[in-house]
Amino acid sequence: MKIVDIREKTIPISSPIRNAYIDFTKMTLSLVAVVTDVMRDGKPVVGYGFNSNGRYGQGMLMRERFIPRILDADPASLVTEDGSNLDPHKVWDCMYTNEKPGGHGERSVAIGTIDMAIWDAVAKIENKPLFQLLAERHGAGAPEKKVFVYAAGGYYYPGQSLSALQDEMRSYIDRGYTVVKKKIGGASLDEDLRRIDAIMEVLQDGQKLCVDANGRFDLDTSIAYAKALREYDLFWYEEAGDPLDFELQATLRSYYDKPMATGENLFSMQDARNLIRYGGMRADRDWLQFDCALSYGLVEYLRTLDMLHQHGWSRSRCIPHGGHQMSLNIAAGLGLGGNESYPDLFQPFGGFPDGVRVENGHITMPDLVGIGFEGKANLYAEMRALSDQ
Ligand SMILES: O=C([O-])CC(=O)C(=O)O
Ligand SMILES: [Mg+2]
Repeated sequence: MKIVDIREKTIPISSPIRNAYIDFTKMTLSLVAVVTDVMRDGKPVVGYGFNSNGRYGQGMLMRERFIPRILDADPASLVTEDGSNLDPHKVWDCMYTNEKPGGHGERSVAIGTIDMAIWDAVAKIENKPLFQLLAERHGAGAPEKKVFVYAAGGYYYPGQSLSALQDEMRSYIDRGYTVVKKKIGGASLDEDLRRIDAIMEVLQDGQKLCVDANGRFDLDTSIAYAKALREYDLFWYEEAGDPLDFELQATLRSYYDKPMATGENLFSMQDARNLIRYGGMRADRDWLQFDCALSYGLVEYLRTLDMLHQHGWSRSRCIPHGGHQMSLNIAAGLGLGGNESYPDLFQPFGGFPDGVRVENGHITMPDLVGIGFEGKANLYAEMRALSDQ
């Protein structure tokens, strides 16, 4: 078998929201279709991928380097021993040819997006859900189809009142979520605390709030927030300082003994390893948010999981950033602690297959072949528009 074409397109996912660092008025992502010569029901098997919000489309890098490397390679060098399917590790090695180490940034997004499409194709060719394939190849054998999900929102909207923020959070709770997230650091500490207090009024027993500073704070500000936030029973305090400021993260634990989370802006196993080595993260309570779609894909994420294991971390401490179905499959197949979800944002790319409901903070994976994109009508319409053109 072989790959016959790889198509990509940059698609806007703009909205008027902002976090402590950026607004999303010009946000885009890359959508990718990997077309194979394997036929199913009279049609070629196509794998799809896209990158999560926050890092923009990466079409230029794909067009100039990664897609030509794959299409120019000997097809036999990209497939399994028996030639019946793609080997994602071989495709990854091909994409990474002549790339120097370090400086992990935009190219990790380009490769991660193509890697997602490769895994979708691989599972489709095996005629299985990706979570099933992952459980068999790299997990416990059987998947855990129930996955914890939390509702990410609470962005700063122009002119949003406290009661509108409460309504937003109530709507997530009404849809079955038990953990919700809001942004901090885009307003003064006093105003952020008023926003947190307003949400606390809405939450009942067993329901919790995460707060996310998006890497905005210097050390003093992160400590000032830590002192204020430790008076609450938060689910986590996320990305207080710059993603690569491991000393800040390590210092913060002296001021905040409750759960913290970070890692969504670390884009390689090596960067993740530095967080684990030097960031003072605690394996008994903290959360790791590495997002494969931004960080060289699942091939690299498997290396990150191995690294975590070597450092005594359980996979169940990982709740990836990004709210996409790829990480849902990884969570179900490899036993992660759950996945992010953006119930109302970044559509149609966020969310679950149609008909999947959140119950008591969990969803149950449907038995869809591949990643499951075909089960989400508005998303699949975008994908078909790319692969059928
Ligand atoms: O606002 C963003 O860039 C997304 C984010 O941090 C998250 O989902 O945790
Ligand atoms: Mg975040």
